[in-house]
Amino acid sequence: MFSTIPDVLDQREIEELRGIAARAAFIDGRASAPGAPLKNNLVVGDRGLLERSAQIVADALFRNEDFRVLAFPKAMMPPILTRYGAGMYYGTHVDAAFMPHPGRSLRSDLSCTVFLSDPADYEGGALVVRLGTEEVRLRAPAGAAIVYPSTTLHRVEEVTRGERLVALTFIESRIADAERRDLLHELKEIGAIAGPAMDIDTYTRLQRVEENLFRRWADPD
Ligand SMILES: O=C(O)CCC(=O)C(=O)O
Ligand SMILES: [Fe+2]
Repeated sequence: MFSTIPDVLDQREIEELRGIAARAAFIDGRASAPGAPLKNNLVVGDRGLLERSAQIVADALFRNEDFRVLAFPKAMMPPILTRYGAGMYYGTHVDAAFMPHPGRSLRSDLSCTVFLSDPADYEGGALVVRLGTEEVRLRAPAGAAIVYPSTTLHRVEEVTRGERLVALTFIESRIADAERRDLLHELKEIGAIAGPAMDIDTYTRLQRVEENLFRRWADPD
């Protein structure tokens, strides 16, 4: 449902992305979401730097095994390097169902925030996701990613001190149904944890269940 994946970016990548942010010109974040009056943040405006930063973050997510068995990614929006300075926030909203993507539009199943700032670098700025009558407040260390359902209402609280530097992306999953995705993720995790202790026949039977559910539920790449 909500997952924090640690160490998606290594230290070298964090440094490179911080370096890009330091050199880049930032523009009003509303440029990427026209008609979003609730959006008050800044995105990298320089095309070359935006592409380079997107490449680093997308590669890091795709190579991460925890991310792959959680999201079963089919397609990803280019991650957008985004800065929330003091006074900036993103009001309560739901992410658009479909987003422009080369060739065809991408259905956003999962939303993802990759952190380049450490929580100590800023105050406020929590990602707050609504869950029924409750709210889940999320923060994570530099290098970590938070993945949450695009279907939820969510917001980013005002940053009251410092700077919250993040990369934001949206993922279309090979498994459209969130419940099925969650069940397969659980099965894969259990297999990873308990697999080494199983006898080979039991382990092979578990794999059969995994593969056949995947066959029934997942879209091809
Ligand atoms: O900054 C964040 O963590 C989330 C931003 C967001 O909700 C969005 O870009 O749609
Ligand atoms: Fe959002």
